[in-house]
Amino acid sequence: MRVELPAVIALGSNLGDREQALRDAVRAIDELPGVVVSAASEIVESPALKPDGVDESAPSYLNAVIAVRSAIGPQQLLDCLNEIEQRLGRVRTERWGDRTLDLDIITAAGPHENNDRLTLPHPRAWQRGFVLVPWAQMNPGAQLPGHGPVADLAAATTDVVLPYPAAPLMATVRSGRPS
Ligand SMILES: Nc1ncnc2c1ncn2[C@@H]1O[C@H](COP(=O)(O)OP(=O)(O)OP(=O)(O)O)[C@@H](O)[C@H]1O
Ligand SMILES: Nc1nc2c(c(=O)[nH]1)N=C(CO)CN2
Repeated sequence: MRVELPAVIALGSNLGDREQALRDAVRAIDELPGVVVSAASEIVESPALKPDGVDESAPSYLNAVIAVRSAIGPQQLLDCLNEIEQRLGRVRTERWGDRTLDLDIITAAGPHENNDRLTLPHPRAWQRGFVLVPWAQMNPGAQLPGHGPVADLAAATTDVVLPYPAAPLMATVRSGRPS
């Protein structure tokens, strides 16, 4: 199988064992047929953003970004990510509500139509420090189509995004993959 379509996926968790949820998700994505995780950002921590603004009373999020190369197109990739969210115990209640795991596609190559089920690039990525900061750290040369260099967007954000000391996410997949 040819594994060549690049995509960037954002991961978030603000309930339960947040770090383990991110690690389980990265491993599950790497185990998808035809999908290989090629890079991962450091884990960052940020206060929960709700539709009315930052909610300091809600549990804070751990976030990270990964790069994958995929033999499947964007819509099929999203279906797989939704299945992983369900399998790893996501409970979906309110919009932008607390969750054990959230997986969003930020950019993805390959044919697709923009609609409610899948919009690319992710329409809110450009204004989210918890996406931009780890993405720029993972790939300082990254571009967000329509918005420019991710490093510039990350440098301009006023969002609070803090380093979270943890072992590299890539260790989670490398250890499980035959050499
Ligand atoms: N690029 C995308 N990545 C993930 N989901 C998307 C994307 N574009 C559209 N969607 C759709 O958005 C719907 C709502 O997703 P979800 O409940 O995860 O939203 P959210 O994470 O609360 O908010 P946000 O989309 O602002 O991050 C999903 O059913 C999915 O089909
Ligand atoms: N800090 C932070 N806030 C959020 C996040 C997230 O991943 N991190 N995801 C949301 C819906 O996708 C809503 N708010």
